[in-house]
Amino acid sequence: MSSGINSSMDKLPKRGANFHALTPITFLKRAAQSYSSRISVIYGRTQFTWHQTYERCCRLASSLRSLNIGKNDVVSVLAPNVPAMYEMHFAVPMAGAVLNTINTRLDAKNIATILRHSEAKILFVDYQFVDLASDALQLFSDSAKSPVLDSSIPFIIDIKDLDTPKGIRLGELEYEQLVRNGNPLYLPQELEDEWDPITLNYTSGTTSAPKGVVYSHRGAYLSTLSLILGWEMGTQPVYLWSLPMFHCNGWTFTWGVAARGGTNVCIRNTTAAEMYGSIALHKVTHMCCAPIVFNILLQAKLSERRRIDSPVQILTGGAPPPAPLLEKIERLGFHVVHAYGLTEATGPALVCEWHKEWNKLPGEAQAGLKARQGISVLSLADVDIKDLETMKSVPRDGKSLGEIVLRGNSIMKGYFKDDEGNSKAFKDGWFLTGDVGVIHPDGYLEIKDRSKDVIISGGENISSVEVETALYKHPMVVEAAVVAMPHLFWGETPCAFVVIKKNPTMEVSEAEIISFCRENLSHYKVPKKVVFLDELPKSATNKIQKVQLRALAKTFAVLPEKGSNKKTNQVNRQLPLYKDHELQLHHYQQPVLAMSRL
Ligand SMILES: Nc1ncnc2c1ncn2[C@@H]1O[C@H](COP(=O)(O)OP(=O)(O)OP(=O)(O)O)[C@@H](O)[C@H]1O
Repeated sequence: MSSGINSSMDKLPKRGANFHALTPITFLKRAAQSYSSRISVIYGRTQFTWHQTYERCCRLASSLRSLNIGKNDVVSVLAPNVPAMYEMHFAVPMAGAVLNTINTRLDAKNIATILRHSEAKILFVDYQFVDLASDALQLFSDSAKSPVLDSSIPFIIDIKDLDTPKGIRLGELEYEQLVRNGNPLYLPQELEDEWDPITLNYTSGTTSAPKGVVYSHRGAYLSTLSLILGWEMGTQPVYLWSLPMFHCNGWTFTWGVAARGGTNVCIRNTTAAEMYGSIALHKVTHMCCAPIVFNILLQAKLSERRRIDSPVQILTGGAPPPAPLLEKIERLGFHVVHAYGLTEATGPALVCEWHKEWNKLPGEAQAGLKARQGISVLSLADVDIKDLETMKSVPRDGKSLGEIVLRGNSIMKGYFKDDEGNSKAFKDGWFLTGDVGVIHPDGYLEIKDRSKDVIISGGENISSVEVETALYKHPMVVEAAVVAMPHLFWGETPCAFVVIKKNPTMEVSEAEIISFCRENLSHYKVPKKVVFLDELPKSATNKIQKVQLRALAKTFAVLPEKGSNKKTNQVNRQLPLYKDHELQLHHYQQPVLAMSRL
């Protein structure tokens, strides 16, 4: 009898009516139908409705098809957060192709490498990046002449500024020309399989050479939905593009804002003036950014500041947001939700979902809870912290360290043309993040470090994040980064790099910072050296480049010292220029016996 029921159950087939390939392209069509006359995109004096955005995307997709772009072809773009960049998130996959958004802060050599590796057929270039693109193309064509690297140069299409069309021409065609000449009634290519690629995003290159991460339509669709839910984004948000769209497709909100019938406020630069100005003018409700952007908002001149009348929701991630910084930014009228993610997980993978009862806690305790990375987004099937040797889960005690591992539908398809990278990243049905963390008894995860950033001092692991959090509590510290400094006795010891407030009437010395840390940290975690810098070196995705700081720390004294009492320690305000990935990472992990510490 049960077999009869089973076969009747099995007889129900997938049909066109009940089984459709999952793709975020459907969000755009829906927005065009249901929010047709609502403003979709604002950029300076330019505004479009969802009906217009849809039509512009259809036109662009049809023009791409007439340029012979189709399935699996890579279309690259070098542009800031302008309307063209937004539209391409739909138009390129609507032509069946794969969008590759290139980080505009990369140098020409890195861009040439990406163009070659991705085998891009077309490169769209915003007028602001014409010089950078031509340098990259020059390097590309020099290397293309080599018999080993036989690849053809991508076809160039210019993007002029919509408000003030100007600039030198690099390509033969221009973006608006493609939009104008395209077919407004174009029907998107039927998606054969939701597992087909939609975008190719290169990682930030913080720890190693950038890797090409491929997302599927299915993964992008599910991630978008789960982030909308995880952040509790309601309908018709006014979303400020303070996060680069080239970073994991704007953590999927390129597609997410369409799914909510929202308005995209595009800005070219994330300056305090542009952000506060847009917030006030357009009544922004949501924005995403790395924690470093908090400093831009906090350090804004009085003339740039605007009153925040109703709370602006910020989703932050990409680097650990120190609890003291969270407290400060919330006092300005922003409401922060903290997420953790990586390119390979289609952006955020954990969100620090808030429990109502935490509202009763004092501000500092709330900020401490919010600084934890959180629980998995809904598109993931599981998340855990494991000892990678045994693949056993660590106890949920908030203390035992292990590597954060993820599995689920928002994990990338894999690294493009990188079998070795894929075999290292996936193990026993898990994706290995390379981040070290703990899991608390309530199931919330907290990152303690990147595995490469952990400082091993006298056999003890020191979390650089913990030391940085202590530094951020100092009222004069604006930015802080802690790395391992070689030490003859302890193997490694923390070395702090800090940026302090510009205040001619107040000075702070290395000795003061060290003694402040001694009041807030176990003594073995206290930095042995504090270096004051004008700014910290940042990567193209605005992450602090610890690889450069580590190289600098290597040059410091290795003798155990008693701590300097010099008034200031203004060493090397100009950092040596290291090219990405040219540095040998070295971990000085000599076995050192556990010894009683200071
Ligand atoms: N909320 C967060 N708290 C702490 N760290 C975070 C957070 N969000 C992201 N990160 C860090 O950022 C990393 C992901 O960054 P991304 O994908 O941009 O590339 P990358 O890892 O910096 O570069 P590469 O892989 O090329 O070295 C995570 O693995 C983690 O170390």
